[in-house]
Amino acid sequence: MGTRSKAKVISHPVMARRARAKDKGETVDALMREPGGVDFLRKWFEEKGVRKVKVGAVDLDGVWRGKYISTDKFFSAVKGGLGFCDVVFGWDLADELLDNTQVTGWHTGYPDAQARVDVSTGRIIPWEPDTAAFLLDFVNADGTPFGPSPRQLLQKIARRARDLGYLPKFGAEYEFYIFKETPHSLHEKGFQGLTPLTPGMFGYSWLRTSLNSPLVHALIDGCNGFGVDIEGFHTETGPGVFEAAIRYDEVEKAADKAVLFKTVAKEICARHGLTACFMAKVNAKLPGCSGHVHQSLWNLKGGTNLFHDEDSPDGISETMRHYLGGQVELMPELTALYWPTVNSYKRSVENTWAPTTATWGRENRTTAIRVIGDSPKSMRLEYRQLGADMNAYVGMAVSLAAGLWGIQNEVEPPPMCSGNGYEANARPLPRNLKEAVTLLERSERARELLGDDFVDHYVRTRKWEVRQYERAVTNWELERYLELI
Ligand SMILES: NC(=O)CC[C@H](N)C(=O)O
Repeated sequence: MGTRSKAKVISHPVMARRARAKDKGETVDALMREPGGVDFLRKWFEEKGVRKVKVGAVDLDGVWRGKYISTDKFFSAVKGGLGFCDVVFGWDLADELLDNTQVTGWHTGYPDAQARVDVSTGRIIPWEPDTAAFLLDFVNADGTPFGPSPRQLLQKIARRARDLGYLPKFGAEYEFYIFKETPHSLHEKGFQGLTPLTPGMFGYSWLRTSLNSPLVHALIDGCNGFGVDIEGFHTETGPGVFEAAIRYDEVEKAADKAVLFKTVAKEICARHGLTACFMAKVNAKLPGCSGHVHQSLWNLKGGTNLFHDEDSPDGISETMRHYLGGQVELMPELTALYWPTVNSYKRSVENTWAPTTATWGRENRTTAIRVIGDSPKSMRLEYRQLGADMNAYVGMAVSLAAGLWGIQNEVEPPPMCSGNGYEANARPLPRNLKEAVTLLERSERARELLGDDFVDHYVRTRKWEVRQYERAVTNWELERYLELI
């Protein structure tokens, strides 16, 4: 347990059983009722001095929502679940109520949804040391997974991978801006004229990270202490732009770490009077922010990388080839899931290292997928379409589902793109959210792979987002028309 193992995340034989039991459909509370189930959690709380618990989940927009609960409430939630107002599936990023959802709304009275505590995700919050954090999963009244839940979508697709004999190992990396701004100053300035943490363009700057070392160390140590292992951290090109690579893990844990990374970055920055921003494109003249996801499939024991084949001339196995084939084939119609915001599409600009075409290449940063490595250990792909504004559960689940579909249907990828992917003779990616949502809504393959309940709700939320944008009068319009027209 905590003290014996080096792992920052709680670990115990019951946890391992729970992980295995997931596949058999056993519930957490059934296991927690077993002898030793809750007791070990109580002991862990005592050892760590836990006085409060924070529970949370990611909504469809990828926003982390949660609350503090008492330890008593927590133990009752572990046994019998927890009520959590289902409005988290009925409002947008700004807490505006969607008028077109079916899963919740005025027509249902916004009841409490049932949430289950995923006890295997327990971790101490390093900067709130008497508080433990746990992730929640939403369930229907009968205990089955709640269709629109992004975390459960990923669990479903990961189960599919394992049923096919594959262990997906994924790892996310994020580029993000840090501004010398607080929520108040952002609002006072109308989100204009913001001060970046560091001036000018300076990628891989030894100097800039050193000059901001209290923050940089707080971010790295905060993540590591929270079970989000940081493999690399550096400045990217752009004022105040940083990049963090999170160590790869089994896909479900990799996604948890990716969403937790974002909340750690935002929390630690806020504690330093700063704002961490994961928009895909903050400024048309400056680089966009990626949320690249490295991916490979291994055998179930995890020792053999099935993307590598030493007998193949390029080292790419048949499994990897078909996986790539599925991802490239479905890329345009699944784009609304990879690029969830109106802003995501503004990152897709030529000559910015962000993709504009449904392409793949080898060590090529102009394509949507980059194949990396050539050894049994390193062979993988980097799904570069994803931006920093991705919902990591959705991005990982959907790209995995597309790859598995490619394997099952033996889909051949288009020829590898060597050279400039922006000029490739390839299908363009959708130019905006409206176009992407139209493709997704019509995609039978998306429904088949992800389920009607998820796709239907997702499409509704994106249509709402498009409507909000279409009504907005932007700064660009004011600057262009106000005086001259
Ligand atoms: N590190 C890189 O490859 C740059 C990625 C680029 N900033 C993007 O938005 O995709």
